[in-house]
Amino acid sequence: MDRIVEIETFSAEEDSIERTLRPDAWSEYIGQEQIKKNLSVFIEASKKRQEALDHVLFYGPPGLGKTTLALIVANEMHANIKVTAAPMIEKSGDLAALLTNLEEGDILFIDEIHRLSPAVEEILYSSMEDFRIDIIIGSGPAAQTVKIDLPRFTLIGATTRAGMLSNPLRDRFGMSFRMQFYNPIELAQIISQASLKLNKEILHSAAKEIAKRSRGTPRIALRLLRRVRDFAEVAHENDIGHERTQYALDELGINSHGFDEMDLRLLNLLASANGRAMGLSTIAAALSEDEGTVEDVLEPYLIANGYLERTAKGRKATRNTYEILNLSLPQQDGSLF
Ligand SMILES: Nc1ncnc2c1ncn2[C@@H]1O[C@H](COP(=O)(O)OP(=O)(O)OP(=O)(O)O)[C@@H](O)[C@H]1O
Repeated sequence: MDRIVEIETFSAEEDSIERTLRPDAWSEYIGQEQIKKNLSVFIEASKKRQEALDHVLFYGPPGLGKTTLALIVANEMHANIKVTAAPMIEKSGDLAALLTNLEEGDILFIDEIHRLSPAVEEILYSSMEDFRIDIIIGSGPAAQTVKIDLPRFTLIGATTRAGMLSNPLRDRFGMSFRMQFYNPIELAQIISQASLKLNKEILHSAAKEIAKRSRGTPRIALRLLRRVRDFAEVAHENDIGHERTQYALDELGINSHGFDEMDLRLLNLLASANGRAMGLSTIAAALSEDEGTVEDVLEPYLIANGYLERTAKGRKATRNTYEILNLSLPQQDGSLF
């Protein structure tokens, strides 16, 4: 079954709806106040100096608005932006083609930047630092290195895994920002703003109910909003009310903490270890998920809210985990919590 709180996979239709809901100005971009504040200063300063903005890295769990921020930065800088993702840049030549097509002040956005191959990364270093790339033409003794100067551009990188970036790459970003989960008030604002764009009125209490169950993530909030809207439309209701929302969310299997079936399976698994830590590979195998999904998608929200702890020995349930699952705390070691 598809997770309703699944963050990464989309149908083409969902993708295009998501694009229409995307804010394109600071005023519509809710939350992440510290990032907005700092970025506005740096944008203002580089506009004053008439220089390209320094390279920027956004990192944090999926669906928190990294791509949206990159597009807003481009808007604010009045710059062209080229959007790509690391898996699309397979060979050094692919990156060279992208870079040589940039113009002065352009922004290149690379999503999932931790997935670049080492050979491609190496080209990126010199282009970020010296605005120059060396391309090898031909092979064997006849091979020649050609140096190509690049226009001053800004690289915006986004990653769910800052820890997987190599140090040289990380060091070449002049600014890096860690995205935070959104609180329910911010999410309710995002939901109300999006429902206006979808031409469907939503009651404040209904927006709050969706917000509470969205794992702190705008993409999930917007996805739930669309599903709740479906329930309201089928029931011939003009507005999205509180009761219909509660009913729809229950039907979708999302509990009042925003946990879905997969979260609950993970929490139950950890609780079954009776206070001992469990390795990532064991967890992934038990859930039939890959380790990356467990680490990037499932865990961050649970950790941020105190339902899972990462230790040197592996992952552990916390006191909150037992409480939320209505289980008694493990007996054998009272000092565990
Ligand atoms: N701060 C925000 N205010 C309003 N809407 C937001 C905000 N952040 C994200 N959104 C909405 O959430 C959706 C997902 O955001 P976005 O695609 O930018 O996330 P992302 O972090 O780039 O995800 P990924 O890492 O999977 O690429 C977008 O459609 C956007 O409309």
